Amino acid sequence: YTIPKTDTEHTRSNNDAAGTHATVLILGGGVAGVIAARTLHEQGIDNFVIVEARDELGGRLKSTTFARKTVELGANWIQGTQTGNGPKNPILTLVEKHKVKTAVSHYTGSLTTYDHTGAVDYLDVFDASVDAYNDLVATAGGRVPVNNVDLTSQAAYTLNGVRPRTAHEKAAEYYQFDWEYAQKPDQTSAIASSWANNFTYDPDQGGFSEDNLFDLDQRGFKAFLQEEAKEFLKPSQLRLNSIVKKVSWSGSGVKVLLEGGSSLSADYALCTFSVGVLQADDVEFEPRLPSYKREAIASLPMGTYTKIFLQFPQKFWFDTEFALYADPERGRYPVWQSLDHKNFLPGSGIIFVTVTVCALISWSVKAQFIMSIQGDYSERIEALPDAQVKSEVLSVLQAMYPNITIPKPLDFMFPRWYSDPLFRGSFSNWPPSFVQQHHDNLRSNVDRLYFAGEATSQKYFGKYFVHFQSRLGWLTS
Ligand SMILES: Cc1cc2nc3c(=O)[nH]c(=O)nc-3n(C[C@H](O)[C@H](O)[C@H](O)COP(=O)(O)OP(=O)(O)OC[C@H]3O[C@@H](n4cnc5c(N)ncnc54)[C@H](O)[C@@H]3O)c2cc1C
Repeated sequence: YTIPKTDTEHTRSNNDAAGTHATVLILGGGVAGVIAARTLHEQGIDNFVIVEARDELGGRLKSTTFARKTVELGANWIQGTQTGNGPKNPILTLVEKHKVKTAVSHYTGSLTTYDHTGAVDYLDVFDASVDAYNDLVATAGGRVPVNNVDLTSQAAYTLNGVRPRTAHEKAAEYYQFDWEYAQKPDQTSAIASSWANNFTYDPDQGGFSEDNLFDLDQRGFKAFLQEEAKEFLKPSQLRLNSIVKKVSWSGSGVKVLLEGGSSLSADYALCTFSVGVLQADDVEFEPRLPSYKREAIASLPMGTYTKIFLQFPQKFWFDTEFALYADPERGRYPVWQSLDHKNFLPGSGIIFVTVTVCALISWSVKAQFIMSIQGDYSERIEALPDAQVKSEVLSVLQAMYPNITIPKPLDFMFPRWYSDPLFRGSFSNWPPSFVQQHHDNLRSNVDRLYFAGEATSQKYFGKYFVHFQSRLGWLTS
């Protein structure tokens, strides 16, 4: 389709109480939505409206104030920067342009290791897990040119002779894998994991660089997006606090019904909601999306990646950037990160631990939590009261430091991404059963309704949708 550059005969004022008509409605004001709007603007199409449920732009770039500091509940890292004159991560371009404060983050080079007996040095096991993941990428990547079918990442590990058995080996594997993909190796495509790694980190394969930058900006990481939006977005092109309930689509246009009863219409719409939102049927489509589209949506799961923040009166923990805790139960409060570190927020007293998935929850506190017997640690803790999660987290810290009495935290907090109807998880993760045709169908438009967002990127799924511009080029061409 060619989008007309001038308003159509349907155009009404944006203040029309009965509803508004735009050339394009952009559903969702996260990275994909804002960069879509910028791209339309650059193409000379300004009769668009971003429709966003929250009270600000940013989506999963979501920050909050904790212990008088701004911390990120969602995205925190620029993964891959630039090597020489090679491709530059477009997020980095925006971060530099808007002077967003970051610090280099050493994923593998600044780590202290623990288990349930306290500090134990198993960095050799950790280093072996780094090599094992690199081997997995090579094994999976080698299958593509010879047209071999996809495998689970678990199968690729096994074929390479990697079979973590001890708690240390399992924790080290978790750090390499689950902490990145928010799901386990047996839930994740080996080939897609290899793409994601290469297009991000390997300059020889079209990626940016091996470096990671951690956002420290007290405006919040979202500042790069909000500042960018200020350069081109007019107030009439943005509807915040507007929850989309229903999208009616056809070959002649799209109509959107908002919570509260008002409606908007457009010649085209671009839906950037997370695949978790689409799966949850939080938004009704009329007519129902075609079965091939529903199958594609249903086939790409969202992982959940939960950061649990604690503030203590003073720092008593490791001086490295990260710590890895190996519990007998894989995935139980494993990756710790110190913000009270000379390179980050010194003196803040803040530490956080991240959970994603676990193999098996071997206990249940009360009958209502038995639902969590198998599966995702993040989803499990979302169903628990804060006080219980806090007590579990403190018991892990006590195991890591058996010779001191862990002080009472001054503050404690974690977000519930999985339960949030605007996200339903943190980011998509590609299973081996998600074949290329599913991906094409997930990206494809139905009549005048188009789709974008991190899940629709083959190269960067689960990360910022930096690939968006070329997709929109296709839409506008
Ligand atoms: C905990 C966490 C950690 C992450 N860490 C990183 C990281 O370090 N590095 C990295 O590259 N990526 C990271 N990501 C992923 C990255 O944040 C996302 O891939 C990216 O922000 C997604 O942008 P998007 O525009 O596709 O979707 P979103 O940001 O989800 O935008 C969609 C928008 O639609 C809105 N919306 C949803 N439903 C409705 C409705 N019914 N009506 C109106 N509006 C609606 C939402 O409010 C949202 O603003 C992380 C994500 C999370 C959650």
